[in-house]
Amino acid sequence: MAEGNNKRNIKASKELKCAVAKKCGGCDYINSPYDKHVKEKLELANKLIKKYGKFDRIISMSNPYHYRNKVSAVFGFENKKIISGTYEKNSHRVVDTKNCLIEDKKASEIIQTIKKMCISFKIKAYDEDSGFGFLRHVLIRVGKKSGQIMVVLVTSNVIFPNKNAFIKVLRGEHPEITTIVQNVNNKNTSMVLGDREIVMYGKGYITDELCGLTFKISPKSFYQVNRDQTEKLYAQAIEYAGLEGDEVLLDAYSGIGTIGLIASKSVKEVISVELNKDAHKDAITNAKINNIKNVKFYNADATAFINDLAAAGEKIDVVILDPPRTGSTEEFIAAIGRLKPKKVVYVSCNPETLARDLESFKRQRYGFEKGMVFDCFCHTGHVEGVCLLKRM
Ligand SMILES: C[S@@+](CC[C@H](N)C(=O)[O-])C[C@H]1O[C@@H](n2cnc3c(N)ncnc32)[C@H](O)[C@@H]1O
Repeated sequence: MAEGNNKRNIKASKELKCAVAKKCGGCDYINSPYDKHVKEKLELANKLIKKYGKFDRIISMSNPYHYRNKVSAVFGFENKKIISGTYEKNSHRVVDTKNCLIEDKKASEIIQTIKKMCISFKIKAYDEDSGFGFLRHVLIRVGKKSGQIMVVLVTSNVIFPNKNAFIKVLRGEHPEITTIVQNVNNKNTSMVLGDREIVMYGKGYITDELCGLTFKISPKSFYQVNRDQTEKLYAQAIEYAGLEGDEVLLDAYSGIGTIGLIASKSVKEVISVELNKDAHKDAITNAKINNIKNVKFYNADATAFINDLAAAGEKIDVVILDPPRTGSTEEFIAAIGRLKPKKVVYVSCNPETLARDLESFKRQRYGFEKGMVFDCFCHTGHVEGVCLLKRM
């Protein structure tokens, strides 16, 4: 049975319906009862890993709407009118979305304001086919606890016409915005963000609070999109690690340092490895902000790094890995086999790659002990899973 399901709360929000769900394709489940599809998501995840173990349960949300703290809107045209929203399923046609049910409400309002401002400021939406136009995407990140809001305007060109007036009007409409960044993406690519960033207003990043710590989040750094569910997910991951105070913990695919920093008070030392430069820099700052001194950060590919650790004969007691949707690598897992940590906690946002990696772990004599699923992406087909693996 799904836990955390406050029926009264869901009834209060009336199991909201989305008119563009079919076109948009983001929320496969939005028009079916929440309690029912949450159970289905658990069943599906269990089906995928059934050769190796079983997730005990799924932790759902009492109010599964407007949880997304990161909202990315693509800008385009429809009948010569500027529109913003998401790409239609399996295409690059833009679906005009105004009141998305999973996005942060304030973020949606800001995007609508920017759309109107494009008309008054004569800003053209970028056209992928011709390469003409200026505004490609608007990315908004909201610190759900801190209340800070970052607006990233992704443009095809570095020259922002009437820049100061644009900032003034946007801030006038939304004084809650704490920083505005221009990101220049002049490449013919499906990647949202380009390399160059220009801070137009404020600090160029936001901070948010998670599990009692403060985290700096830059435009390109990974941060879980559902803050409230993430607190439960990370608490469970750390509980599975069963830390006693004298361990060396490897936090692999560590992003802005969240899991390692949260676990640092329960271990002797944390070694964190992350590939993204901006996230790595944020992680170092995050240790300073929280006055944490027993975490070492490395900016490297996790597989190359763990191979070096194994070759150097380092002693690692526990590994927590939280790889991207593509999962980890056979080589990473083989190095775990050589390092022989007592426990491995795997945080996964994709049960398919988790199942593949569980097979590699089995080859290294690590078996599935227990696991749980968290509905961090309510109404979509995605989930986060966490499981404890032990040496057999
Ligand atoms: C799912 S996120 C988890 C981040 C962090 N643990 C958290 O919860 O915020 C995966 C992270 O892995 C990083 N990453 C992707 N490929 C990597 C690699 N080959 N080596 C190290 N880190 C990688 C990404 O930049 C991202 O920060």
